[in-house]
Amino acid sequence: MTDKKPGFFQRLFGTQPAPEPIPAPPETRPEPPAEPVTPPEPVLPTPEPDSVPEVPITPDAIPDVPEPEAEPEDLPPPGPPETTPDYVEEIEQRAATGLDSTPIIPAPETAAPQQGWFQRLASGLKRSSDNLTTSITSVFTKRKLDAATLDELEDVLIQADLGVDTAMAIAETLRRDRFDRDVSGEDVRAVLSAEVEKVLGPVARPLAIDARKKPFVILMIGVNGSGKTTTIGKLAQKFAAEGKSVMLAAGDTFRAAAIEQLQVWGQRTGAPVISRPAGADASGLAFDAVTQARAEGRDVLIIDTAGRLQNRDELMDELEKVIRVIKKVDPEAPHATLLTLDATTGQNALRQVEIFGQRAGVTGLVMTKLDGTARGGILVAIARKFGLPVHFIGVGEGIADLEPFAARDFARAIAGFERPR
Ligand SMILES: Nc1nc2c(ncn2[C@@H]2O[C@H](COP(=O)(O)OP(=O)(O)OP(=O)(O)O)[C@@H](O)[C@H]2O)c(=O)[nH]1
Repeated sequence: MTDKKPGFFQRLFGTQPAPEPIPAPPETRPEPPAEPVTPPEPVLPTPEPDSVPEVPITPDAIPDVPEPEAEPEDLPPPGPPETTPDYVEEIEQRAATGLDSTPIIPAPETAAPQQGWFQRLASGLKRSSDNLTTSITSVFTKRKLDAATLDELEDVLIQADLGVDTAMAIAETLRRDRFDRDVSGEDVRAVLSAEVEKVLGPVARPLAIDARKKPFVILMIGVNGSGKTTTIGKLAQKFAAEGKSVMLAAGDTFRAAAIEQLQVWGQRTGAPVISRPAGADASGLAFDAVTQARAEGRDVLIIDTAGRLQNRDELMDELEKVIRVIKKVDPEAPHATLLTLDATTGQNALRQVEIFGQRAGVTGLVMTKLDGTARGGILVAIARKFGLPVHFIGVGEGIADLEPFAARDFARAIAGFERPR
């Protein structure tokens, strides 16, 4: 370590100067943050409980906040929390502790980084496409297409999780165009691919980061182990590569391991991570993170949350509270609420979309682990039923194994074609 360490933002962004903090009256502008004397810890210091009254939020939003009437003389000046000078000073000092000074940890290599995306997608979807093509081939043993074959095909497609409507639509197209005529497995796969593309086309929408929102707040939600934290790491990498300044918030305060996992992704991608010790209040952490990201002028803040089953009411209540508290800092946030869906869960994913959608206002989907299942067809059933945007799909654990969702590529790959069209 050198005698004179570069400042926090220099270390974070190279020579890029720090964005202006949110404006505050000159007399209330906080002092610039001091350089840390001791080597910084990767975990942000947790505010002592008695520092919480400096945060002007309503007592029902964060349980740690005492009743306002208990110490009226200590109340912060009126105004939105993010403009409270003490609070801004506190979060800037936290930023100055230099979370990013730990060495960058290389991300796990993707299985075959030299492959193009379609090849990775096709090999990721191989189990699903093998399942479909084998079943289709076994159905089309006769030369002429007849009613019994079409019924069998419908069953096969439903068993592959594509959904009843899509299965019927594919069978109907074949009935209309090819009934009593010769038809091969290849012909059927072409119809399957076209029909899947028709369903997925309208939902394949990129995640647009509105540069006017600083930060653009992304809340990542989903059931346990669905791939939230991994997806956050992959997204942080993508945004950083686009030149965006990213901050991460370790909102899965239930598990120390989840906090550490996000910190590792933060170190890999150069994004500072806001965290509190395990067991801390998740909504309080979210409040701090949005406030700090705003004060630092960050482009993107991605907030992790604890995994929760959609049928655990009290955990869904907690998620609603996290969202309410985020809105106290920015009423428009979260600007994107992304539900991660583990493709291996099959039909249960439909229920997850429904309940998380009702409780948390899901704005888009990320389907992970398409490489680990023969049930990738579930994405088609979800798209047809809910019409929610699908922003990304994951086909592996590597940092490059997350890609914007492209309907045609997905349709071709799941139908077993080896090349994009
Ligand atoms: N094969 C494969 N594994 C993935 C993918 N995405 C995530 N994983 C793995 O799935 C496991 C769980 O991922 P996490 O990111 O920890 O999931 P989480 O939703 O944050 O988990 P909780 O914090 O327990 O709710 C990890 O081992 C990841 O490496 C993917 O697209 N493909």
